[in-house]
Amino acid sequence: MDTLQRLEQVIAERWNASPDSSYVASLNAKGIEKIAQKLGEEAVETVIASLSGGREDVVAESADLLFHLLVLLQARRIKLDEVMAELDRRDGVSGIDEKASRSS
Ligand SMILES: N=c1c2ncn([C@@H]3O[C@H](COP(=O)(O)OP(=O)(O)OP(=O)(O)O)[C@@H](O)[C@H]3O)c2ncn1[C@@H]1O[C@H](COP(=O)(O)O)[C@@H](O)[C@H]1O
Repeated sequence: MDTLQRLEQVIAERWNASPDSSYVASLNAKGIEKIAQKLGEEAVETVIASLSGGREDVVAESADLLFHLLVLLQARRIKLDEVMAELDRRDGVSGIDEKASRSS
């Protein structure tokens, strides 16, 4: 099991824990709007780090971003496997070709 799959499992296990003792449970208690907002904030912080931070900042913000994405997927009951399958489906399809096929 890789790191993201392990983290997905931990998030699912913590989902209904006490919000006082679990950050994951506290996000669940706050609802999808708060979770989506946190994901947006972490995305912006990753962008800022990439432009003006050091390598360690980019790594730390990227970890926050991936963690909050997994929380959002849990909130929508979407398995990481589904996202991975979508990426696998795109394997070998150039982004340039895919974009061209959309505009024609
Ligand atoms: N990977 C993480 C992880 N990454 C980031 N964070 C938390 O995400 C939060 C984001 O930081 P911010 O400063 O933006 O948050 P904040 O200011 O506290 O939040 P707001 O008041 O703005 O909502 C921090 O509280 C971090 O501790 C994480 N919290 C938990 N995990 C994993 O989730 C597991 C379960 O955690 P609990 O649910 O807390 O037991 C842990 O064992 C870890 O493996």
